[in-house]
Amino acid sequence: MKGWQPLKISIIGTGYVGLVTGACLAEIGHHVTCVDIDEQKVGMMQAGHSPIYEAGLEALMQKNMEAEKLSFTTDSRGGFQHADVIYIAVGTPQNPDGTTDLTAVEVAAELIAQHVVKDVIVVTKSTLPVGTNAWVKEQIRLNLRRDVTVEVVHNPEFLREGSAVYDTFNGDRIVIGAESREAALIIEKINEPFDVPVFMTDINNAEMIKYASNAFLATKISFINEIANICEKIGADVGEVSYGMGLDKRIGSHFLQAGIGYGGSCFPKDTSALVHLAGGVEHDFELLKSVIRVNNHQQATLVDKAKQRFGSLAGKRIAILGLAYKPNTDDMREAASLTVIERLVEEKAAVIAYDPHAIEKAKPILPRSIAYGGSLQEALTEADAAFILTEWDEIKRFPLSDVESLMNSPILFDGRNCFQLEEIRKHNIEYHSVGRPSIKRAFL
Ligand SMILES: NC(=O)c1ccc[n+]([C@@H]2O[C@H](COP(=O)([O-])OP(=O)(O)OC[C@H]3O[C@@H](n4cnc5c(N)ncnc54)[C@H](O)[C@@H]3O)[C@@H](O)[C@H]2O)c1
Ligand SMILES: O=c1ccn([C@@H]2O[C@H](COP(=O)(O)OP(=O)(O)O[C@H]3O[C@H](CO)[C@@H](O)[C@H](O)[C@H]3O)[C@@H](O)[C@H]2O)c(=O)[nH]1
Repeated sequence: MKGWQPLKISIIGTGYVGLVTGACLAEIGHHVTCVDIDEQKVGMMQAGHSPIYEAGLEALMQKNMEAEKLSFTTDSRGGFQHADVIYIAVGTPQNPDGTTDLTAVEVAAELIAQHVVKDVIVVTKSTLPVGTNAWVKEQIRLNLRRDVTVEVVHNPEFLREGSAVYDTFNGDRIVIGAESREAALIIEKINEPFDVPVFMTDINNAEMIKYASNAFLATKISFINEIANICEKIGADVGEVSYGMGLDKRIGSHFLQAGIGYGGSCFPKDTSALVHLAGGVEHDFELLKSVIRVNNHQQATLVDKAKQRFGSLAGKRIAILGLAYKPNTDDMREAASLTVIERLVEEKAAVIAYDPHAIEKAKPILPRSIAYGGSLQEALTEADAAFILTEWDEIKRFPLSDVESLMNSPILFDGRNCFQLEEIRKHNIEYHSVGRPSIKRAFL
């Protein structure tokens, strides 16, 4: 790493992306100040605790805080004063009409303009619709208080929740979109110790790469879910089908796991934003609209199966196993469990939910009428049926003999295909999964 130097970096927005980026940039040697408006969150981080459940993150924070390379503040003035580079990692959620809410980005741009005292590069990590970076640059320019130069570079983030720290050190690529080659080279240099391949391009392309990547991954998932729905009707097994497909390197085995559809803070909002972006230039993105429709339908299939099985779900005690939108995170944004539980409550089922890490984040957004189990055992005890919604290891490893003995009637609706059919057949368990033949028993 000839000529490599640590820089003073500030990050505005310390959520999943900002905090992980901050901790990882500190780990490779930079001096990082994280700025967030959420006082409670900042207080927690100052005490060395991560506000999110993310493997390895808290240890990385503590190590770099002790080495005085990582700090947290709510004070943007002090936070930006010495920065060579400022990363914007605030949220860009979905507006009710499906477009992107850029309020937090606008505020971040204004704060930067107010407080910078020297030339600085602003790196946008937030996912931003095409054209937004030019607008960010203009917002900063219009509000600048001092005679300084601000370059804007787009560096979209590709980490996955649950493996965010690992992904930062082992990413497939770092995309750098910039007008200024000099600024792009500085951002490349910052990231050099990660030893991840860098692709440099212009800002529009970088913005589009992020949306196109998420849309493509979402398309793979909806595609395999449609194949799964057909498999169910013809008696085929989607697990075998996707494995056989994935052996073809042109197809690849990733993102071919059938289930109850994709959730999370990115795929739903980013697919919707891309449909709107296309609409804005009079392109009807029919394929992506179908991907979204298929996904919405997929989240409902498990409840439909249960209704078919029981006739009525009223008064049935139903255990929900897994609430987070995917394992190894406590993130509940757009989790399939929200849709499934809402339907079950409408059907007047008595719901008892368990998740190893997401219960605290789930409670404020789930219906008040549902109960929570302190363990898998507690949730399963006396249940008439159980829905598996997140493939946590704890759930996959739970002994099926205990499922059999704890439940009132051991009927599983597995939205994540956690078990091999042969394993289930060794037990007196009725099993309905996605895209695979059901295993029926006679309990009722
Ligand atoms: N979560 C992911 O896995 C992921 C991955 C890739 C890209 N992204 C993108 O990265 C961006 C951030 O996503 P996230 O999931 O980390 O969001 P998040 O909601 O977890 O965090 C955003 C943070 O920004 C803070 N914030 C908002 N306004 C602020 C302001 N004016 N000043 C300081 N702090 C402010 C909030 O308090 C919050 O802590 C989004 O654009 C998202 O699409 C997310
Ligand atoms: O074969 C699969 C793979 C995933 N999923 C579901 O898809 C969703 C998203 O999963 P994943 O992509 O692993 O998690 P995210 O953390 O949402 O990461 C995605 O969204 C991020 C935010 O933009 C990007 O940075 C990542 O590259 C992109 O993978 C989850 O509900 C999964 O259960 C499936 O149903 N089948």
